[in-house]
Amino acid sequence: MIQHCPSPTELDDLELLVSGAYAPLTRFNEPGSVVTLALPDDVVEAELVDPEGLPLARVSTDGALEPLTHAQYGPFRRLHLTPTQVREHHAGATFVPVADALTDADLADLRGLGRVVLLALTGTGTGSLSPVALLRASLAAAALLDDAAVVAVPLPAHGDADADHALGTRVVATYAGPDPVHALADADEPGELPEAIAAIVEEDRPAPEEQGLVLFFTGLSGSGKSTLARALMDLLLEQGGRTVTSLDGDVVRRHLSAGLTFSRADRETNIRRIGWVAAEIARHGGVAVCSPIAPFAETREQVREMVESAGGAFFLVHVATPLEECERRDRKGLYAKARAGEIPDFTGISSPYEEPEDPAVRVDTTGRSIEDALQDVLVALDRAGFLHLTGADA
Ligand SMILES: Nc1ncnc2c1ncn2[C@@H]1O[C@H](COP(=O)(O)OS(=O)(=O)O)[C@@H](OP(=O)(O)O)[C@H]1O
Ligand SMILES: Nc1ncnc2c1ncn2[C@@H]1O[C@H](COP(=O)(O)OP(=O)(O)O)[C@@H](O)[C@H]1O
Repeated sequence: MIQHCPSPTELDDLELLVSGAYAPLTRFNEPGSVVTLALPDDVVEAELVDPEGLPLARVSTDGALEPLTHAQYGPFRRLHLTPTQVREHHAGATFVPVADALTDADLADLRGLGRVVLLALTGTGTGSLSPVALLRASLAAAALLDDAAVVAVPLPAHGDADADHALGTRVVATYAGPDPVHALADADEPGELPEAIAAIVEEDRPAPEEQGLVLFFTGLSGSGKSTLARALMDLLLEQGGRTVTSLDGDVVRRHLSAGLTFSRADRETNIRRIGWVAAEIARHGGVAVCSPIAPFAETREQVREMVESAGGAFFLVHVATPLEECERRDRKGLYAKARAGEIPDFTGISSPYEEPEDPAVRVDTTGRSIEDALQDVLVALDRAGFLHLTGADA
């Protein structure tokens, strides 16, 4: 039986299916259900493992799940209770679904309800706070109430608002059993937060100037990616205040991706490796400047997702210098070799380049100085609020 690591949303769904929180639903891929699992082609049975390889459950041909092990690690794992455990510990309380940090007004609303259980909806894509910050904020809120407990419910979003609302309502009702559910009022304006909660939110949502940032230059060989990336890094280092890491295409291929070819599969692997490292840099608030060709839109999107789920911002720069100009420059003599058939799968000649449809900025360097072309990038970064750099000729 093959091992398969589900996506973060599928892992959340798996936990809720196995815990009984999705009852009466007990398996993936029931007709009409948004709780789905995509297995690799032709696979109908698999052992589902977490990202570290711990076997969580077996899924059989008919879609039935056989639980194997419960996840034991991860921050606040102790707050992940099944509905049965919640009934044992918290019967008689009022149940309150919580998707965001509680405001002063929310807390005032909850006082007087007696014992409350805050069901923190920590699933992938559900709230704007990270799961750990939502739990920290909910625990801080509980400490400000007379008698409150927090339970983590990893209810993910499935991209269908109506279905997700219906599913969420059912899950909350399953946890509450016969006890009352209290919905917090939808505020039009963001409300005032108690000091302890505001500090948690601030730490989780840094200002754009402090947020981890991945500057991703994509374009044909010879378009000017490395040149612009290097010039930008120099300005950043001159200004100081941020840690900066370069992930240049050629350099990565000499180290992290040594041995990979230019086949589609190897290029995707190369870009995902760059994305993985860049996301870790962003997670710690650093700036990663990447400059690979990255010819495939789907792989670039995967990098964006990796970076954003690590709390970073992804800023895509399309260095849109046309093929004719790149070939005219032919700084490394590679285009001549590719035309002569000496280099197979050469981007722009015998291998595709998918132009980004929605880059943060597009720069054609033809007939322009490096400083001038860089200025377009600096202006876009400034407008987005991520970096405020002044070019050498500004
Ligand atoms: N077949 C083929 N196609 C494209 N490029 C080739 C090829 N063979 C070698 N080179 C050299 O490798 C550099 C591109 O590597 P990347 O890692 O950026 O490419 S990719 O993102 O994995 O597609 C690229 O560097 P840059 O010129 O800096 O883009 C080339 O120097
Ligand atoms: N406005 C410009 N911006 C960037 N590079 C330019 C510009 N004008 C000319 N060039 C030249 O184009 C070449 C681009 O090479 P490089 O930066 O290595 O591209 P890539 O990393 O995309 O392969 C360099 O020789 C650079 O000096």
